[in-house]
Amino acid sequence: MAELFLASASPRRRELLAQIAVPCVTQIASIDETPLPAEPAAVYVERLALEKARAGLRALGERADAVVLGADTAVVLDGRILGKPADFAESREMLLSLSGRSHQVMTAVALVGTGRESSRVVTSEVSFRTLGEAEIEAYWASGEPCDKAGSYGIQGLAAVFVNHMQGSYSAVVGLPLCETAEMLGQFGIACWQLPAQGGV
Ligand SMILES: Cc1cn([C@H]2C[C@H](O)[C@@H](COP(=O)(O)OP(=O)(O)OP(=O)(O)O)O2)c(=O)[nH]c1=O
Repeated sequence: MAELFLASASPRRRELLAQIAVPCVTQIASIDETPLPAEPAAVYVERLALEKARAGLRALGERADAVVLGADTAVVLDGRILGKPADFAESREMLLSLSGRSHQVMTAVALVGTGRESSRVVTSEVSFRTLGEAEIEAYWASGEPCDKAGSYGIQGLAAVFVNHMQGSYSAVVGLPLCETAEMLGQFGIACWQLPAQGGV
């Protein structure tokens, strides 16, 4: 029976797996998250998800019964990757650039076991209403944006910024649950309703 390890420090990803009744153990291994020159956003998030999962498996000593899940989320505006804001100035700049228009959120999920890898990228479209300077300031003061790609959390206070979204809500929060459940099943890890289809 395969055991699932989560190569993520994100509390959102742990909560999302718990939401579909998938038990996991955290196994974080840090990697360099710098984009390669001219690397397209979808390629970047998939590479990072795979690298996080591979680093997690290495840290486990390549345990034969281990499956490691890595994920990465980026907010993408006109092809430009918006990561986490370093400070208020960067957060303000990001939110003003997202104000009154739509952007993509790309989340990659990767599963890595010994001799086996699988990954997928899910892209969602999110639209923001026009944002005001005062609320951007108040939002930063709330502490919510600092550890989130694009400087917002759709699941939190920033819900009031979103006037439309198309795609996978759970992917925007950090993990596309429909796709993740299917991939886990293929690696021998069942969620609440799917029988596992195979082992590692
Ligand atoms: C757009 C958006 C992002 N996010 C979060 C999800 C991710 O945690 C974070 C993007 O950063 P990531 O680098 O994908 O993840 P992380 O550093 O938090 O965790 P780890 O690399 O250890 O797995 O932004 C939200 O919580 N809500 C949102 O609406």
